[in-house]
Amino acid sequence: MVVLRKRTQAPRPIKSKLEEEFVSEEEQEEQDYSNVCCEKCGSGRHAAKLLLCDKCDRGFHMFCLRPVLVEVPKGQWFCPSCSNHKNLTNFPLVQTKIVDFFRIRRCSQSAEKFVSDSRKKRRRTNGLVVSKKRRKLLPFVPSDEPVRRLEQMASLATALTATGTEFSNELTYVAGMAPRSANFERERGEVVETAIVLPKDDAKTLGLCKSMVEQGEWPPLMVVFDPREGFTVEADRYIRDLTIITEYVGDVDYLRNREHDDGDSMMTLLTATNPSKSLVICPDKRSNIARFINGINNHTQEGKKKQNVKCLRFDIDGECRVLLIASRDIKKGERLYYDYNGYENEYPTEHFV
Ligand SMILES: C[S@@+](CC[C@H](N)C(=O)[O-])C[C@H]1O[C@@H](n2cnc3c(N)ncnc32)[C@H](O)[C@@H]1O
Repeated sequence: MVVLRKRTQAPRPIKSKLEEEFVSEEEQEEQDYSNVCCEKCGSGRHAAKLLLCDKCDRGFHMFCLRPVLVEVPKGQWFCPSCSNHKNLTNFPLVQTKIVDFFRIRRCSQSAEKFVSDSRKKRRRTNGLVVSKKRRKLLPFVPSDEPVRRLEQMASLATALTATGTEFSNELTYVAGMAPRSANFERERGEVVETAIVLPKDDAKTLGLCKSMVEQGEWPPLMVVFDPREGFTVEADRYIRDLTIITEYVGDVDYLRNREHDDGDSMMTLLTATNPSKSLVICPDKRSNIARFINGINNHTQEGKKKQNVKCLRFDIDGECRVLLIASRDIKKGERLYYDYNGYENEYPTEHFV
């Protein structure tokens, strides 16, 4: 793959015959490709972001591709026509064996029951005492119809299958990456942003959400495919502010092992004063719906207005974890978006829709 990085609009200087014979290989390559324009927008500007297809040699700006490509791919890259990337017209593709795909266990404790039980408890204990209320996290409320829940699960199964990812709903510690202890045995002062300890009630609510997923009581979310945004997630019923949407999961690794990774879904888990101890979540092999939730464009007011989910780090029983939580009431059919740059300003979102 050739990435045109230093192409300028200035006319090429005329070379002497002798000079022409000694054109370096690199220069030759730049000359050969100097007339390449982007197939989408027709412009040859922004050469550093103009990728050439390894099969047909046609050019494409990374930001003109749909979905936008944020990193120059390592190794070979094929344009949309050469990669045989089929638009997912029959979405979702996978409707069968959902129970096996997500390793669902059958037995039931519904979220509504949990919410009404905890409301009853609160009413009983509040009495006349006026206490300053902390706003508690809420468990997601699954859709009522089992068939609809199956469709939601099928949509996620489709997206996971299309991206070659296995379903997992927990952080995973895999041999050869960061050990579990790296996320547990953190010393004071070692971590730059200390995660807030998740209050006991909220930890219980998170536990309930996890067990609901295990039993097929699915969050009311549908993965859809958008030609401009790629896979993206929509609310499939009204979701109240402060509802737990999902935990961000995947393999935990040291950031230093992933610095040259071209994945676009890596999430910061821990930023340590000693950079060699910083951790990231990598959802490319194992993950859940979190990796399909799209980001806001941080560079426009319109983009910022779309945000309806926030991404928070918590200390839960000594382990740092990342949760995605509704940051306002979300209507049925609304797409979910959060700020990819909530903690750092590293994610290039200027070409996001
Ligand atoms: C964490 S992934 C989200 C899921 C992704 N859309 C997919 O199809 O797998 C991040 C990538 O999604 C795309 N993306 C996320 N938010 C977007 C937005 N608002 N507009 C366009 N593309 C977006 C970009 O390609 C980005 O690199």
